[in-house]
Amino acid sequence: MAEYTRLWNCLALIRLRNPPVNSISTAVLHGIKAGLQKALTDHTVKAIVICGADGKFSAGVQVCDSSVFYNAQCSP
Ligand SMILES: CCC/C=C/C(=O)SCCNC(=O)CCNC(=O)[C@H](O)C(C)(C)COP(=O)([O-])OP(=O)([O-])OC[C@H]1O[C@@H](n2cnc3c(N)ncnc32)[C@H](O)[C@@H]1OP(=O)([O-])[O-]
Repeated sequence: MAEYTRLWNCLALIRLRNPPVNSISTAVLHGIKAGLQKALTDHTVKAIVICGADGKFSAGVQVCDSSVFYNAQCSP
């Protein structure tokens, strides 16, 4: 999943959370998209920070989740 948090001032945070290495699954991809949509509809947000939970950013695409390739390439 990806958690959206409205931070102080003009910042929004999207935190990737998919243990153990915050890989990008279809669910994480949808969470990122939902977070970006929230940030874009909040006109006070001027910058979006994307980070990973538990001190790691991300190991990239989640191996064994072939649908993530389709979603990454085909979703608007
Ligand atoms: C269209 C999209 C194009 C995308 C392109 C890309 O993403 S390019 C980038 C492509 N990505 C890469 O090239 C990164 C490949 N991964 C790495 O280089 C290393 O695993 C590491 C540096 C992230 C962590 O090293 P470390 O020595 O600290 O730990 P460790 O190695 O022992 O792994 C711990 C656990 O994590 C698991 N796991 C790891 N990666 C993935 C994953 N992607 N997915 C799922 N799981 C993953 C691993 O199986 C293991 O699980 P277990 O056995 O405990 O159940």
